[in-house]
Amino acid sequence: AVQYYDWTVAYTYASPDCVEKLVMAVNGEVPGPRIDATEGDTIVVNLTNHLPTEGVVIHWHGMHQVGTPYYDGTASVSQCTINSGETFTYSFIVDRAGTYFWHGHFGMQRTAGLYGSIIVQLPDSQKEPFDYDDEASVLLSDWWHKSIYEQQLGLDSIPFRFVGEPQSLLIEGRGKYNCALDPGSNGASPSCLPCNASNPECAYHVIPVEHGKTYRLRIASITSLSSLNFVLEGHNLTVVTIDGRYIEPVVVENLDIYSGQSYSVLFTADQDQSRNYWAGINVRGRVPNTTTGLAVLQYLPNSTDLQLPPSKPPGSPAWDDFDYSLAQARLYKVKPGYEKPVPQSAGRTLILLNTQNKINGHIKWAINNVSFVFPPTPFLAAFKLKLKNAFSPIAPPDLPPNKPDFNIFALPNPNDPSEINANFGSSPYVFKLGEIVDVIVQNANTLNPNNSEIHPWHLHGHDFWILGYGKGKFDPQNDPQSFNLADPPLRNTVAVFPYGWVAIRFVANNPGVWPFHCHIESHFYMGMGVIFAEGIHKLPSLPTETLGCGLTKPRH
Ligand SMILES: O=C1O[C@H]([C@@H](O)CO)C(O)=C1O
Repeated sequence: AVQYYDWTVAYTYASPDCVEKLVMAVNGEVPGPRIDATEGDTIVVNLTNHLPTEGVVIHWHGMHQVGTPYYDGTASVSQCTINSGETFTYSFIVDRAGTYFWHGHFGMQRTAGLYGSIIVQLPDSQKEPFDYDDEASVLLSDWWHKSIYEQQLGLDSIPFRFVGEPQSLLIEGRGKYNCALDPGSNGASPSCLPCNASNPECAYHVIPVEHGKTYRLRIASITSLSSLNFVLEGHNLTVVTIDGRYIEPVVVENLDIYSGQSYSVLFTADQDQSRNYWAGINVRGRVPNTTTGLAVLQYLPNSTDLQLPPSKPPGSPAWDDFDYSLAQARLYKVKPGYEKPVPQSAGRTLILLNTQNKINGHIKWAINNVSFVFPPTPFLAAFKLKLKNAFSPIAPPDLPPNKPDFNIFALPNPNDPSEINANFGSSPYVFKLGEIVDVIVQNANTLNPNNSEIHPWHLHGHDFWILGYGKGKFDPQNDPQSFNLADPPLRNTVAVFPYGWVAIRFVANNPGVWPFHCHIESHFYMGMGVIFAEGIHKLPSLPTETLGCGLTKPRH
C-alpha cells in the first residue's frame, strides 16, 4: 500500500517537561506524527518547511533506502536542505518490519524535538516468532532548555561550552523537570509551569495493561546525548528484537539502550493489579545530573491521576558499571534461521580511532585524526554529477596514524604532533559494490584525564553484524580470532564502550552514500563521523529537488 502524509515543520511553544520552550514540531506535535506501516508499504511524505529562516531535512532511521539513497534525508550527504517555504516529497519503501523512527538530520535539529516513531508490522500472512496479546511503544529522549543555537554556539566557542547533561528525560515526549532546581522558583518561576494534572502537557505517559496479558513493548531511543537504562518496575523483560532484527530471546531485569537503537521486549502483566507501576529511564555512562524519566504502567481499571505508583522511581545499575553494560550487549545473538548468515571473511578492514582533539583551539572529535565537516555540496550529487571539487580527492586513512605505541588510556602526548594535531576533512571512504567491510571502532581517552565516553555508532543504509566487543586496544593479530562468526546479532547502531572497541561487518551492496557516525547529536556536530560511498557507478538519477546547493547550483 502507499501511505501519504502532509507534514509541516514549524516552531511551536510546548512544555514537554512542564517548562515552556520553543520546539521544532511537525503539524504542531512533539514528538511528531507516528508512522504506522506494514512491511513493503511505500511512504510518501510531503514535507513543507515553515521554519522562518532555516533549512530542514528528515532522516528515516533504520530504513535502508535501497534504490532511493537520495531520500535518506541527511544534509550534506543525500540532498540539499529544504529551504524555508519549500515543499519536498520523500518517497521510500519500508523494507523491514520493526521499530524505527524519523528525525531531523541537519545541525542539531533533532535536539529541538524534530522526531517521531515509525512502527512497521509484518504483513498479515506472516507471524512473528513470539506471541503477545497486545503492543505499546515508547520513544525515549532527553531534553534541554537552552536552544539548539545556543548549544551549537557553545560547542564552537573558545572556551568550549559543552551542552551538559539534559534538564529532563522524556518518555513519549513527556517528562517532568525538577522545578525545585530552578533557582528561586519553587515551581512558581515563570518558566516552570505547575507540574500537575491541570496541565495536560505535564501528565505522565500511560501504558495501560490488563492483568494476565502479555505485551510487546517497543522501546526506541532518540536521545541527543544520554545512554539510558529502562526499567519496568516489578516486571522482567524478554528481549526479542533489536533494531528490527530477530534475536534469540533473553530475559533482563532492565534494559540498556543507546541513542539510535530500538528493542521489542515482551512482558506479562502478572503483578499486583490493585496498583500501578513505574516505567523509568536513568542515565548511564555519564555522571548523571538528571532525574529519572517516568511513565506509568497502569493496571486497568485503576485510575492514573489518583493512583500514581506508591513506590520510589526505579533505579538502575550504577552509571559507571560498564561491565554490566558490556555483559548485556554480549547477550544478544541472532535467532538461528531468521537472518542471513554472516560472511566468514572481509575484503577490507578499517580501524577507526575515536579521539578528542583541538583544532585551532576548538575542541573537536576526530576519526583517525580527521574531524568531519559538512560540505556545502551533498556527496551523492558530487558523485553522480562528477563534481570533482566537492571534496578532497585524498581518501581518509583506513588505519589510525601509524603509531604502534599509541596509548588509548592516556591524554594525547603534547610532544607528539600525530597525537595532538587533527585536521578537518570531508572526503569519503569508497567501497566496491558488494565488498565485505569490517570496521573496528576504537575508543580512547578524551582531552580530560581518566575519561572515555560511550559512543553509539549508527550506519545509514545498512544493518551490520556485531562480531565482538573488547576492552583496551584492539589487537589485529589476536582479537579477530575471538570474533563471533556463528550467530552475531544484526543491527544498525552499536555502542563502543569507554576504552574499548567494537568490531562490525557489513556488505557494501547498497549503491549510495551513507554516513557512519556517533549518534550523539553534539558529537557528530563536532566531527565524529565518516562517510561511506559504494556502488557509485550504479547510483540512480537524482531527483532535481535534491539539488540546488553548493556546486549543484545551475550555472549559466
Ligand atoms: O564532547 C564532549 O565534550 C565534553 C568533554 O569531553 C570536553 O572535553 C563531553 O563531556 C563530551 O561528551
